[in-house]
Amino acid sequence: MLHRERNVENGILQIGGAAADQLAKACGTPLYVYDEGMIEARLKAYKQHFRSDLFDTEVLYASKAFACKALYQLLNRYDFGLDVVSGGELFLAKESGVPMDKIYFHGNNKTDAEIEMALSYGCGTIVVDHKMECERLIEAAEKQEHQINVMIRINPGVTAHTHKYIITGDLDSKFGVMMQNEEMILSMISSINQCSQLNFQGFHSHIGSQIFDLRAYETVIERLVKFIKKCETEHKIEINCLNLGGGFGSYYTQEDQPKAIEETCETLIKKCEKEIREKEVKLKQILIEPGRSIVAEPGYTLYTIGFMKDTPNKSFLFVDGGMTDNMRVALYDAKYDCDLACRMDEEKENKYTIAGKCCESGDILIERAMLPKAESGDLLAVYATGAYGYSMSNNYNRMRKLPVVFVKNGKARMVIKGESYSDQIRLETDEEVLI
Ligand SMILES: Cc1ncc(COP(=O)(O)O)c(C=O)c1O
Ligand SMILES: N[C@@H](CCCC[NH3+])C(=O)O
Repeated sequence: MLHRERNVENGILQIGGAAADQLAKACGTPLYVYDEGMIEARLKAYKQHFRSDLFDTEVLYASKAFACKALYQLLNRYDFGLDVVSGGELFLAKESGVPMDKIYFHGNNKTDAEIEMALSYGCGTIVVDHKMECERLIEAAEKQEHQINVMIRINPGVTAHTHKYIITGDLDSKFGVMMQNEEMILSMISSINQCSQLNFQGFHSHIGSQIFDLRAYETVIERLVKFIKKCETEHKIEINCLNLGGGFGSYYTQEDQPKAIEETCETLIKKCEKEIREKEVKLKQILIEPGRSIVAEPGYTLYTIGFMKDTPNKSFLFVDGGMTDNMRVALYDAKYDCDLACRMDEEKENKYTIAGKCCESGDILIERAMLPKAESGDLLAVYATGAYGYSMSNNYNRMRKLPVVFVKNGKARMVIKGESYSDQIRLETDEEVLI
């Protein structure tokens, strides 16, 4: 079992060198807090270890895990590429000064407007998800001048051991073209190559998220390199790039045993080198696109405990947020750890159920939390909420989106303001619709 050491001073949890209670006092709760130095350490680890003498490498950050200008700017400093899946993420990237050649636009149902947007922005690479999108992209590309790289998302048919909602490489996945559907893949490549504005680069695959067993990726590498060899020899198609996707597991509770970034990178690199050497393929570049493993653990959510209530089998602590700021528990039965942030030195002898304030029985954040005897007004820190917390947050019950704070060397800066009630009604209107 793996435990995480927490930084504590005088019984108070420290995040990025700042005391949790000071952060809560300055910004209010509920609040997302990121330890910026911890994000940077992860970025450095990926950059340092995902390297090879045999091929070029690129690490893309998967925006869906958490996106904001401050993070994109940090990614720019570490020379990361970016995976975006919507016009919104693409727009944010542009506004944050992300170089367009660093952007890979994914998604199974890009709208015409998003395709136009990508082309007009000069977005570096579009990852085409299926044949119909390929045809639409060609039509749009032919009407303009920009050159754009294209990759095809392949479903290699590897089922990863993770929650069924976050598997993406199984037989009936909504993502990608099945690798067995060779005829379709070849015809897509041939049509892309006939369009003078499009440059076919290679294949992308992503088999799911929160995956701990790296053998799943090794199988993907074996299958795809074999397929690439076939493309090269039998069909005389040059494949420059292979993107292995993201999905590397993160630590949430002691049940989770993620591999260190160093080990993940080294395993993937070694396997790629072996397969490329043995099969003598000409691949020039290998990419990966982690999200969660960069931002999950550096993120914390601070809540204030409000009312408390005992039922025959449970002792509830109600907090001032809930499934609106963290829907992963209701959606995937995800598990989290927590502490009373100002009572870190006390024995944890009481079992509580931490519930949010939304009008849903399923609005439970932690089913069994061991804590010191809690009181109303205590500050609760939930750990590892940095991935898919803010990005999947919502306004159910007209709850407001929370502010986000980055902390480094004891200094905090607000990078996203909390939503106000008037922000929420700003888009309401009584305009006549002309039809
Ligand atoms: C295409 C693609 N790439 C990368 C990721 C990043 O996954 P994770 O945040 O688990 O690393 C995802 C999400 O599962 C994805 O769908
Ligand atoms: N949102 C999911 C992961 C989905 C990954 C995107 N394909 C999570 O919170 O775990």
